[in-house]
Amino acid sequence: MKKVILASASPRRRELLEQLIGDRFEICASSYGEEPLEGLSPEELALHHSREKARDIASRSQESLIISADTFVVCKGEILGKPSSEDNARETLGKISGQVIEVITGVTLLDTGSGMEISEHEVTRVFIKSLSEQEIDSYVRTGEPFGKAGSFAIQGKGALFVERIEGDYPNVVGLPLFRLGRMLEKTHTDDILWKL
Ligand SMILES: Cc1cn([C@H]2C[C@H](O)[C@@H](COP(=O)(O)OP(=O)(O)OP(=O)(O)O)O2)c(=O)[nH]c1=O
Repeated sequence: MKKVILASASPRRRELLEQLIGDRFEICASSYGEEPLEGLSPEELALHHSREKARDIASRSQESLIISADTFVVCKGEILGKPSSEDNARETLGKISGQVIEVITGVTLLDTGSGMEISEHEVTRVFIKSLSEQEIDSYVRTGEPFGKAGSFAIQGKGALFVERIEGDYPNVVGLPLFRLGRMLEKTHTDDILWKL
């Protein structure tokens, strides 16, 4: 079976991929820096970043199927990534308070053997309740916002802030499993799902 590499340092992505293929993959974190780029829509940016993460790993890997992703939050047209400091996390949580935000993940599949590369994106709408300053302060003190796009984690205490979602749940956590499955089918690489 083809070697599978998850091009990610995210423990959430590792757990989500494990849900589909157990431990039959390697992890290789990309060193690609996710800089904001002028002139790209949020969807295009998510695709671009995920593609660059996959290509970075492809450039130093033997024959393998590389899976990469990039997730961020869009709130009133503004792209919100991972917080850079406690103040920044507080500011971000203030922005998303009481808003319907979009969590966008770009996913890339790259087969270094055949040269096949596809990228797709998934959007989930997340309804955030109004947050008091005290809630924001207490939440930031838990440390949970760090390393999370939009400064919250739906799979953690951040669930207390999410009234409901419209769309795919794993997408919010960092890897849209349904879409990934369809991408594997489409590219005839879905044998990795069923060969035990
Ligand atoms: C909105 C949200 C994001 N996140 C996480 C998923 C991603 O790990 C992170 C977004 O950052 P990313 O830059 O997409 O990923 P990463 O830096 O963690 O890992 P890598 O680039 O190596 O793949 O936010 C949650 O865990 N829960 C949430 O509810």
